[in-house]
Amino acid sequence: MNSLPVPPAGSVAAILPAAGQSRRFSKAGEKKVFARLGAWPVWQHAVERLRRSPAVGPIIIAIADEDQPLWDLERETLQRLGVLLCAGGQERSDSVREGLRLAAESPMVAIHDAARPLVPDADIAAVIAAAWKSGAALLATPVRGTLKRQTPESAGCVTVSREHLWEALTPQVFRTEVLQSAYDRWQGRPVTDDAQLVERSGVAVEMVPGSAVNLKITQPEDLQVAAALLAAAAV
Ligand SMILES: Nc1ccn([C@@H]2O[C@H](COP(=O)(O)OP(=O)(O)OP(=O)(O)O)[C@@H](O)[C@H]2O)c(=O)n1
Ligand SMILES: C[C@](O)(CO)[C@H](O)COP(=O)(O)O
Repeated sequence: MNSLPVPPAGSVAAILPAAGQSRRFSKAGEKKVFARLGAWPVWQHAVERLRRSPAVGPIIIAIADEDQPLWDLERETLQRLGVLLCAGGQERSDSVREGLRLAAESPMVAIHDAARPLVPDADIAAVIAAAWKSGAALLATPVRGTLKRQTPESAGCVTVSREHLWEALTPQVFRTEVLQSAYDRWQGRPVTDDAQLVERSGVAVEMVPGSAVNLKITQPEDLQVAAALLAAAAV
């Protein structure tokens, strides 16, 4: 097997946005990153996997102000894992931008949703290696089903070609100056991932095929799927 180019140990700062409101997950305000998945909360699975990568150095979690008491309860685990906390922001991108302030000394940054607990170690290694070579890379998985678009003004729906369509995953990994430059140019126009911001700055972002087990806990049933995958030791 070809060996992947490996960046120097500890050269990648991992930033995990974890400051969301979990509106699609719970109407009662339960935050999905603290939902129990097997022996750990969701956020800890994501961090433990990143910590297993020799390339990962600093780990920064962007948190919601109202969640500080919950993070205080995780103090010992955060210390063991060498995690720094920073304040998140209104949008996911605001949270990532806050995390970047603590990552400036690292040559590379990996942005990974704290709500993606089951990212395979091999996928982390592959996307870091790709970004080490190209400067910008993200994990993505091919769209599997048939896509339909439904608009309020039309009855029924319209089929959208899935040709060349992939679903973006995380980590999304960049040379730090590439992502920082993209954020410096950001005028606040909404984006839903960091690769979109880098694309807008004119930098090509390489797509690395990733596993669909790297699902994002978004709705309650996603946690059930993740628990089944974990129980089957499929991840
Ligand atoms: N202002 C925000 C919004 C989102 N996130 C984080 O970005 C990741 C992906 O966001 P998403 O799945 O959309 O989480 P929520 O915004 O909490 O979901 P919802 O839209 O259902 O409220 C999550 O780990 C979330 O905590 C963040 O750090 N800061
Ligand atoms: C970053 C991401 O997980 C890639 O698919 C996704 O864009 C996050 O979107 P969300 O609406 O913040 O969950």
